[in-house]
Amino acid sequence: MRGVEHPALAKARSVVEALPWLIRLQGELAVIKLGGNAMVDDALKAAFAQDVVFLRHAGLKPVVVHGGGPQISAQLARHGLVSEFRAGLRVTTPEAMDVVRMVLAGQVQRELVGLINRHGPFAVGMTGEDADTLTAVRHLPEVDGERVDIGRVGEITAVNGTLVRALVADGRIPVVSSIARSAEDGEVHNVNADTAAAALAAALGARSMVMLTDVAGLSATWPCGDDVIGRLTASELEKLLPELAGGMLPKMAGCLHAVRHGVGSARVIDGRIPHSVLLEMFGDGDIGTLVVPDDDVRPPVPEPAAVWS
Ligand SMILES: Nc1ncnc2c1ncn2[C@@H]1O[C@H](COP(=O)(O)OP(=O)(O)O)[C@@H](O)[C@H]1O
Ligand SMILES: CC(=O)N[C@@H](CCC(=O)OP(=O)(O)O)C(=O)O
Repeated sequence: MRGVEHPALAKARSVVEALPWLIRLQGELAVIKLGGNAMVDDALKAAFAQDVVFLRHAGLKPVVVHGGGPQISAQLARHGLVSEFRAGLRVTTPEAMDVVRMVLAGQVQRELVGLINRHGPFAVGMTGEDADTLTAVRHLPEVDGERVDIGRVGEITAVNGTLVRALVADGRIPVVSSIARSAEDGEVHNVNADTAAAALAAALGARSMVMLTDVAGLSATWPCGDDVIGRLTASELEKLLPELAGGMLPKMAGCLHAVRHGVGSARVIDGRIPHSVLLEMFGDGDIGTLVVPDDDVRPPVPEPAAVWS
């Protein structure tokens, strides 16, 4: 291009390079799940909040769902309660549920709301209990071929997106804690945050779902290697799912649920990278593990060079 070089031109160039993505993503709803393991560093959390507010100003509609597994475990330990997991889910006694609710809704969610609202009055904290957003029944996972009772752990049976949609329509950023009210006994239940994010993304008809965690993505050779699978179709993931374990199981099951229920794409990314959300949204697609529907036919984003001319 002809013209006079200016010292700040590089800045303008990087903004303009985002233009094709901004056009494509305009007005689209994105569910962003922040895992408790990616929330251990204050600077990373602050960068996450900036990213979410940036997306909101750029015309996207971000909805945040957060986890807090390590934070819950730490608080339970302070109460002298041990953390036990079965089938990747926390065994949740009524006593533990009080702690889960206090940590998720009273601590982790409040902190995220505060960080986002440093940049404007956007974030509104809520839990799945509010306006019956998430309804569940008691989840009885199968362990060694038998159904086991792990207490107040919910399996989502219904999602009412009315409140989240109203907040988004008002320009707000909902920050949702993964707690559901039980359809059986009216008590609150603990829901895995990946599962909650996926159910919400599907019910809201989100364009995309992004999950931030503490690894680079899904590894095919875990725990021996950390080679990341870049892209999977829903069918490919379905075949792989029985081999997965630990925290990656609800994450990938959530991705599969989302893309099988209308979400355009789901991606697990490394939340330890500062501004990983912006890298995911405006990058060249080589971050983390992307899950797409079997019939993914999205047009490629135009080359940035084609715009900068
Ligand atoms: N195949 C796999 N690839 C990558 N990570 C895996 C895999 N299987 C299990 N994991 C574990 O899953 C963890 C992420 O899940 P989790 O601890 O629940 O995080 P979060 O708090 O972000 O939800 C990783 O830290 C890793 O230890
Ligand atoms: C039932 C169940 O296991 N619930 C989770 C909820 C928090 C969560 O999922 O947090 P992460 O996203 O950080 O893992 C728990 O109690 O740890």
